[in-house]
Amino acid sequence: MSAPTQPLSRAPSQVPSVDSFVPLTSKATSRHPTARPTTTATSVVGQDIICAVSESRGVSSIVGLAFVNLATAEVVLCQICDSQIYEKTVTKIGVFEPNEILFMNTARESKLCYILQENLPEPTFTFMDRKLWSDKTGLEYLDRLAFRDEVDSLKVILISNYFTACCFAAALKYVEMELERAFASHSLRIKFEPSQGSMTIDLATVVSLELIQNLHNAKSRDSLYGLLNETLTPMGARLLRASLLQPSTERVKLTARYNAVEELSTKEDMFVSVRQALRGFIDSDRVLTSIILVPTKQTVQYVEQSVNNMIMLKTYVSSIRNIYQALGAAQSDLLLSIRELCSPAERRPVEQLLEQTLNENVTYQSKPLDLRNQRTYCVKAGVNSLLDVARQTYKEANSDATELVERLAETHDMALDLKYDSARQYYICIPTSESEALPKDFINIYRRRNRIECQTLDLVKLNQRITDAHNEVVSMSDQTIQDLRCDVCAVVAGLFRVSEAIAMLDMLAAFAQLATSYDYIRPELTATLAIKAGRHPIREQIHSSKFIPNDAYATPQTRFQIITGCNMSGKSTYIRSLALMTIMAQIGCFVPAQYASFPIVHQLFARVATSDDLDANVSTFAAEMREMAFILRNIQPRAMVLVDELGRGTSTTDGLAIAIALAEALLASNSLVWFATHFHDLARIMSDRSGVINLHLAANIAEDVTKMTMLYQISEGPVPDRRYGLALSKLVDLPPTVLKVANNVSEALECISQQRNSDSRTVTIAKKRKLLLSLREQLLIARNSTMDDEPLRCWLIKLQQNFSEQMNAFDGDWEATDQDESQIVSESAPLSESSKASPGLDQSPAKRSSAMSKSILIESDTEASTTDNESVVLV
Ligand SMILES: Nc1ncnc2c1ncn2[C@@H]1O[C@H](COP(=O)(O)OP(=O)(O)OP(=O)(O)O)[C@@H](O)[C@H]1O
Repeated sequence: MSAPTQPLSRAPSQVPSVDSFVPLTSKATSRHPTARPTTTATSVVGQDIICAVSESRGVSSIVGLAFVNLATAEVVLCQICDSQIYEKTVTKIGVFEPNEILFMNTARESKLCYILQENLPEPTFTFMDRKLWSDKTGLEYLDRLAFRDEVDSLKVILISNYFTACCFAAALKYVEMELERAFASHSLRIKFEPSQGSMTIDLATVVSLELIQNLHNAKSRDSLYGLLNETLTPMGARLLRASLLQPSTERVKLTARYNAVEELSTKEDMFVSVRQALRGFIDSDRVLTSIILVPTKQTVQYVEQSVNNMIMLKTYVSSIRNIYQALGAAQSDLLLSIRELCSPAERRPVEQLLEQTLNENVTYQSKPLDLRNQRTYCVKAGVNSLLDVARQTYKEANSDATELVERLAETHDMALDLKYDSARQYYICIPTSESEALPKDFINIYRRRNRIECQTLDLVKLNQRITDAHNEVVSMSDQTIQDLRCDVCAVVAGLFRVSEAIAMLDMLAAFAQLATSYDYIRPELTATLAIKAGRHPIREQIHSSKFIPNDAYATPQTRFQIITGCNMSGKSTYIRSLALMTIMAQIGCFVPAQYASFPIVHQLFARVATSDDLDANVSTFAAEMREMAFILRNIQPRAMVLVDELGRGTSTTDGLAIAIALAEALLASNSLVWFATHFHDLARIMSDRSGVINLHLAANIAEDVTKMTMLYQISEGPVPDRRYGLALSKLVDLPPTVLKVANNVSEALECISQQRNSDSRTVTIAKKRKLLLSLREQLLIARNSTMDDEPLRCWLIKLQQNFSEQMNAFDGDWEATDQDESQIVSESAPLSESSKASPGLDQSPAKRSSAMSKSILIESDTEASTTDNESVVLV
């Protein structure tokens, strides 16, 4: 292995250069022994644990973590969307108690590194070359080290959690190069642990449900974020985005948000003044971050920026006052606590610091000349006598520029205007009507459509004088500003908290705005999902009054809902609306319905067909299976799963078989599942399982199948008319002969199907099913029994014989019906030889069930395999 380009450097756990900066998270909360996970080997105290940390650039903080336990060969990965004070990250690392924390060397001075050093003094902090944090290397390690059967599903996770992948690479590189140890191939236990207190939504679900962006048009507002983003501040918008990606699972938090939204949407005066106070709020997170992050090399630009930062800070602090006043009538706990954070007592320390140093009238300005003036007069008069002299020079040079242009206008008898931009500084602007004979002393001439811009040599010289004077003022202000910056750092934790409170208020006010504009209602949090007249929040905007609301009801007894219906009948819209409403409820927003109650969902998975499934190298089927494998591997209790059109990428028989097997596995997970499908046999077969119900989206199909009307109404039972495909194809231009053959085949198959359901065969199927279920139960008992080997073997053989005999007896009259079926189909339309010879269909049902019963005995190790076989027999 090649050596790193730069040596690894180890730093003592010392406070970095941001002096007098207080820890933002109290040690008491960050170290919480009771929060220690008991499920992973890393929870054992005194282990050799390495933790790699990396975070996204910019203001919103996504933190990747990788914990490598060298004693148990276990890796725990996670990615956290955290606040500006990194509470979740500190807690998470504190829970694992690593001996060593790895950081990129470029992040040595970052706020995150500083906070971790302050809050976690024990571990050694080691800084590694940026190049060692490569997501590609992370994936290579995964390929090489993860258990073979876990590689694919973990890959899906790592691809959608970039920062975690980088950390994983860095931690393992460190183990290899510094500790000179290597794991054997496919030996590493790797777990992905979602952050606590929030619903886990994987990236594929975020994309397919269009939570943040529309699938077809990235600029469109037709996404959940686009719809809900009525925020007025950058902090509020960021909080909304982060909340949508990690909705809360904490009931108390959500109830507090509902109370606040309710209050804001009913007290109109307060709502109006809150929105007024939020308008024009500057990006406080950005300002505070640039105050506490100091570059190692100080340039003139940095000095200038420091002054700007202080002006922005002053503007931010004075805006907080308006929020406090606007919330004067607040009564709900959350609004009261936001008001409390904005109270004069909380603001006073920072206000005092700013008052002592800055001019009273100084405020942030967006126009470059105004901002330069504010910068020049930022520090109070009398703080430094030389500063006052430099300011006088600045003032005089500015007056000289104005006088110069007035003189020029008089001399040349022209209308001249003095303008300013940051590149040229002062320049002269002349209307085109006056431009016929430009005086010779005008230089740097630019012709625009309706004006001419130029300068004179004297003006250029004056610009230089003004710049020199301004730079002098700024550099003389610098020491005062840096002293102030250090003092502000000491109280910055409070300011970050206020910033977060304002972001929350902004998001809540946006929810209140939505509740009033679109008639949303306050949801309840119970154990049951019950929705009356629910709407798809985005679709209802597009269809306006034509959107048909629908009800939903799901309890553990009706947890697996199979939705059938014609093409375009609204199946996808229905199941997606349930997921979107659940997310809305779990971010504290009201929902589009007449009544809604939700159980708190901890994981949301959507396997929804999109046109993008066919990407470069992955077939639709492979993509479907990969996504389903991911869901099944990660699903835990209290999950919500949406599956739409599974199994469409392969043959009908295989698709149905796989759909049934996956449906069984999902049913066994005890999660809430909505399974939209065109496989009617799936609905039939699954219908007698406990916890399953059949629903369909109603449509009116004319008697002669020439007209279809979608009702978009959810109704009980599987879809009654199976020939909607034919009805739809009549509406397009298919040749009449093709339609005729299709019609004949359809009628014949329908006839068989009806016979099947009404004749004794249905009864036989029910009996076989019962037999299988009892076999399964007996096998499970056998597996857990303490019987000796020999008696167990005898007992199993007897069980097998009994089962095969009974199965064969049931299968006696199947063959005749099968022959009838194939005869009718071949009479209606010629079938190809290949389709007759499809695998698995060449055996008689008796042989098939007998073989299957044997495989049940062989594969009865796991409950899932038994369940799958059971389904296949029933097919
Ligand atoms: N409740 C509703 N009210 C009004 N229009 C609706 C409703 N539900 C769906 N639609 C409209 O019907 C069309 C089809 O909806 P959707 O894609 O959900 O149907 P589908 O049954 O999933 O179709 P397919 O089976 O072909 O995938 C969409 O344009 C959608 O906007």
